[in-house]
Amino acid sequence: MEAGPPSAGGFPLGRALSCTPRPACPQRLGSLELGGGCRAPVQVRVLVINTGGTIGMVEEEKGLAPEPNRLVKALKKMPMLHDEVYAKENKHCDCFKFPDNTLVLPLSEQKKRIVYTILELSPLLDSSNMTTDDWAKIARNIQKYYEQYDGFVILHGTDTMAYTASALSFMCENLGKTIVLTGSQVPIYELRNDGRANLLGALLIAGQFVIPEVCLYFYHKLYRGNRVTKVDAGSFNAFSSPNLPPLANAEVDITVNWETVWRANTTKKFKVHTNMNRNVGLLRIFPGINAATVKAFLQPPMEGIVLETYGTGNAPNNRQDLLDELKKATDRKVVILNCTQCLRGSVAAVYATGQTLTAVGVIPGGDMTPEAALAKLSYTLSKSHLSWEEKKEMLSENLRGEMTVVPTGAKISLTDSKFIQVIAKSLSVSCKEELEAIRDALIPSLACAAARTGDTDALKAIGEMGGNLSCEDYDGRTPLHIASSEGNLQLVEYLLKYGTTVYAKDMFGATPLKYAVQFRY
Ligand SMILES: NC(=O)C[C@H](N)C(=O)O
Repeated sequence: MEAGPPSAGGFPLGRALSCTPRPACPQRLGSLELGGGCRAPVQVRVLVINTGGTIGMVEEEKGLAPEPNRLVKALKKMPMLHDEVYAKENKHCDCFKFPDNTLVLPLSEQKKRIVYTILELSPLLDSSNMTTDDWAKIARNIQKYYEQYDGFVILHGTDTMAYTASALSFMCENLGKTIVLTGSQVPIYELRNDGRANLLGALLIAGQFVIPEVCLYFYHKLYRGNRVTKVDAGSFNAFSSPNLPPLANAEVDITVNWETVWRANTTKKFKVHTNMNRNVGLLRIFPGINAATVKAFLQPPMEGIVLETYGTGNAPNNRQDLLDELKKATDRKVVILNCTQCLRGSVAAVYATGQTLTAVGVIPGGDMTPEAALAKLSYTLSKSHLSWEEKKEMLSENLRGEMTVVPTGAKISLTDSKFIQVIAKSLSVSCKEELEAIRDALIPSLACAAARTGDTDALKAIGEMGGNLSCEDYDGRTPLHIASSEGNLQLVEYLLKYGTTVYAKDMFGATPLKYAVQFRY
C-alpha cells in the first residue's frame, strides 16, 4: 500500500498554461501577468519518495528501524520544512489537493514556493534490505508521476544509497528532470541530526534547478549519483565522489558547476528500464586468492562480474590457475569488468600485470566506482536485443557520466575563445577565475542573442567552446525559450539534440513549450 497522490486525476500538467487563479493564492497574486490573463505561479512541485533509511527511523527493541506514517506529521511541525500559515491560506489551491501528505517550504531566496508531496513506500526499508525489486519500484513511481512534478527527491538509507543512485541513473532513460537521493546518519526526530539539512538542501535543488541527472545530496554537496561511494559510517560527511567534483555546493549560495552537469543529447521521451539482470556480482581479489573460489563464483547463472583489482587495474600475472579461470569464463561469454580497489584513480594499461587481464578478455572499467560498474553491468546485460559484442561495447561507453572517457582529438576550450580573450585583455584580466567570471557573464547574453537572430552557427560555436546552452539570461530565458518563441525549428532541433533542457522555466514560470504553443508554433 502506498500513501500519496492518486495515479489518475493527479496534478495538472503545465501549470503556467492551465492555472485558474484564485484570489486567495498569494504566490499567484505576487506573480507577473502573462498573455491571456493567466498569472504564472512561481511555485514548483517536488515529489518525495520515502523508501526508508535512518532519516525516518526510531529506536526499537532490536535497534533503529523505520517507522511508517510518522515522517509527514513530524515535518509539519518543523517551520524550516513546512510553512503552515501559507498551507492554510492556500488550502483550496490545486497544489494542496493531497493535504495530508503535501507540505510547502518557506519562500526560497529565489522567491519560489516549493510544494512537496510525500509518497511513502511500504514497507519502509533499512537500505541494507534493498534489492533490485526495490529499485524497480522507485523507478516505476518516478515514471508514474514524471509529468506531474518538476523534480524528485528520494529518501533512502545511506548504506546502499550509492548502489541505488547508480542503478537509477541507468534505469532512467532520457531523463530531463532532477532526481536527488538523500537521507541522513541520525534520525530527523532527534535533537541533533543531519536529516533536516539534507532534506531541505535536496528539496531546494530538485525544486529550483534542472539538473537532468540522478544525483545524491549529502552534507552540503550535490554529487552525480553514479560517482559516489559511502566512505564514513560515523560522520555526517558520509559520501565521497573521488573521481568527479560535486555538481553543486550548497554553501552561503547554492553554486551549480554547470560544466560538470551531464547533458542528455537526446530528444527521446523519458522512460524507465526496470528489468535489470540479477546474475551479476562483485569479486574483490586479494593476495593468495584461491582459483577454486574464483571458479565457483564464475559458475552459471553468473553472467557478469566486476573484478576489483589492485591499483591501476592489476592482478597477479604469475598465477596461471587464476588467469585460466578468468579466460574460461570470458570464453563462456561471462562479462568481466575491471575496476580498481583504490578509492580514487582509474584502470589503465600501465603494468604488465594489468595488461594480462585484458589479454584474457577482461574489459577495462576506467574510473567507475564498483557500485556504478555493477549497476551498469546489470543494466547492459538486461538489454536482450543486443549481441554479446554490442553489450561489451556499451560497457566501454560513457552512458550517464559514470566514467571519464579521455577525448581523442584536442578540444577547444572556452578559455581559448578569441572573443572572450579579447574582452578579457581589454579589461586587463589575467587570472583564470576572472576569465571564467567574464565568460559566465557573457555566454547567456551571447547565446540568447544568437538564438534571437537564428544564428545556429554562432550557437554551435558557443556550444563547442564548452559554453552552457541551457544558460539563462537576465529574465531566466534560455536560448531554447527564444528559439521556441521565434518558431525556429532548426535551432530548436539543434538545441534539443545538444541536450538543453525543455523544463527550464523563466521568471514568468513559462517553459519553451509554453511559448511555442502561445505563439502557435
Ligand atoms: N544512515 C543510514 O541510513 C543507515 C541505515 N542502516 C540504512 O542504510 O538504511
